[in-house]
Amino acid sequence: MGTKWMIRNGKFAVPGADKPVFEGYMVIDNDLITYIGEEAPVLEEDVPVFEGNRLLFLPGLVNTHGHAAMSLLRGYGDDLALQVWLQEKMWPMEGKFTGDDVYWGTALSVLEMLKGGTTTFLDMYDHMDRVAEVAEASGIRAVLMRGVIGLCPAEVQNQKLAEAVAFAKKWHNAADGRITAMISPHSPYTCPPDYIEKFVQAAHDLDLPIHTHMSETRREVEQNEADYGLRPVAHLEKLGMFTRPSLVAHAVHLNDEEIEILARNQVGVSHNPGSNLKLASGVARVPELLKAGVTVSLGTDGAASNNNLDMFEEMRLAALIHKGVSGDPTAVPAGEALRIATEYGAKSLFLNQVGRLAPGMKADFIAIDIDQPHLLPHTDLISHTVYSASAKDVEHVWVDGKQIIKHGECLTLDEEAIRRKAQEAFEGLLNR
Ligand SMILES: CSC[C@H]1O[C@@H](n2cnc3c(O)ncnc32)[C@H](O)[C@@H]1O
Ligand SMILES: [Zn+2]
Repeated sequence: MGTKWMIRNGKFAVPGADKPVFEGYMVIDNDLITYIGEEAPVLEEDVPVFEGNRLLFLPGLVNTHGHAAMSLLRGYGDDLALQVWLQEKMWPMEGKFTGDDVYWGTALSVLEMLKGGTTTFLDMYDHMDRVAEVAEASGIRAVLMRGVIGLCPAEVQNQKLAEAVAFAKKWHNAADGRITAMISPHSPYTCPPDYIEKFVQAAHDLDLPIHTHMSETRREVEQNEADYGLRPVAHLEKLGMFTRPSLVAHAVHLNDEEIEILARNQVGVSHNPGSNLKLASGVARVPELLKAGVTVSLGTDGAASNNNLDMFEEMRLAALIHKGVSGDPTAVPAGEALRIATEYGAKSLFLNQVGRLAPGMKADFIAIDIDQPHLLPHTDLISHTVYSASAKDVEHVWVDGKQIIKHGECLTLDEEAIRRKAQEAFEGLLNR
C-alpha cells in the first residue's frame, strides 16, 4: 500500500461509543488513521482499497505486563506457588540465559503476540538490547525496561541501575517512536528501599514512568509489613514512586485504603488474571479499582506462568472471574473488558495516540474473521470478541499503518527459524 489507503465494507469496533460496532470505512495515511465512519470518505485522489467484508476491525490489543523471553520456560515449572516457582525453577534457569537466549525467546513471544492480535507489549527483563532488536525488526510497538532485582552487593546494584539507565537513554523513542522506555525495579521484596529510591531518582532525571510488580501474593504483603511496617502500596508511596507516572503489575491483595492511594496518585494497575490464577496468587479487586477510577489494563505476564500470550483469553478471564467472585453479572461487562485490553492499556503505558480507532490515532489495528461458526450469528460483535473469540481468529494485523500479519502469516519475522532456534535455545539451557 502507498501512504494513503482505505478499508471499505468492514465492521469496526468502537467500544464505549453509542454505537459500538458499525459498518463502513477507515482511511489510513502512513502511520495514522485519518478517517473512520459509516459514510464513504471524500478523497481528493483514488487510493488503494482493502475489502473489509467478513472482517471485524478492532484496535490492536495492548499487553501491559510480561517477560517475553520467558517463553523459553513455558511448561518448565507448572503448578507451583510464586516464590517456589521463582526461586527453585525460574531464577536458576534465567541465571544461565545468554543474550541469544533472550533474543530467540523474545522472538518466539513477539511472533505469538502479533499472530494473536497484540500490537503493543510491555517487557521487563535482562539483556534488553536484544529484546529491543526483536521489537525493532518485527514492527510491533513496545514499552521496554531493564527489570532489576537488587538482592546483590552494592557494586552489582549500581551496575544494574546503570544498565537500566543506559538502556532507557538508548531506546526511548527509537524505531520511529515505536519503542519507548520505562524504569523498573522488579518489586518491593527484591529491591531494598534505598535502592528503589535510586530508581525513582533515575525516573525523575530521565522523565520516564516507573513499572514494578506489587502485592501479587498475600505472603508478599505480610512480609512487607514485617520488614518495613507498611503494606506495599504505602511503602512505595513513602519511597516516592508515585511521584512518577506509575504502572504496577498484579496488585492482587489491596485493601480499600490502598485502592484510594492508587486512585489518588493515578497509578495504573496491570491486571494479569491468567498468571494470578495459575500461580494461585488470588484475584485482583478489579471492579473496585475501576469504580475508584484506577486505570486497569491487562497483561499476560511471561509464558512460563500463563502459559500462553493470548490476550483474548485474558479479556475473557477478566470478564468472567470478576462476575464469579462478586456474584454480580454486570461486573466487567464485555465492552469494558475490550476497553481494558485496548484503550486503558494504551493509557497505562502513556501512549496517548494508541488504543482506539479514531482520526489522529496511530494505525495500530487488527482484523478478525467473523464468518466462522463460533462467531455467528452477528448478534453482538463486542460480546463475540470477548466471550467467543481467540487468538486463532486474527486474520490481519497492522502497526503504524504497516501490515505485519497477513492471513495469519507474519511478514516481518522468519517464523520457521524462530521456532527452530527457540527449541534449540531451551535444549541448550538444559545442558548448560
Ligand atoms: C528482573 S527481570 C524480571 C523477573 O521477573 C520474574 N517474574 C516473572 N513473573 C513474575 C511474577 O509473576 N512475579 C514476580 N516476578 C516475576 C522473572 O522470572 C524475572 O526474573
Ligand atoms: Zn511479571
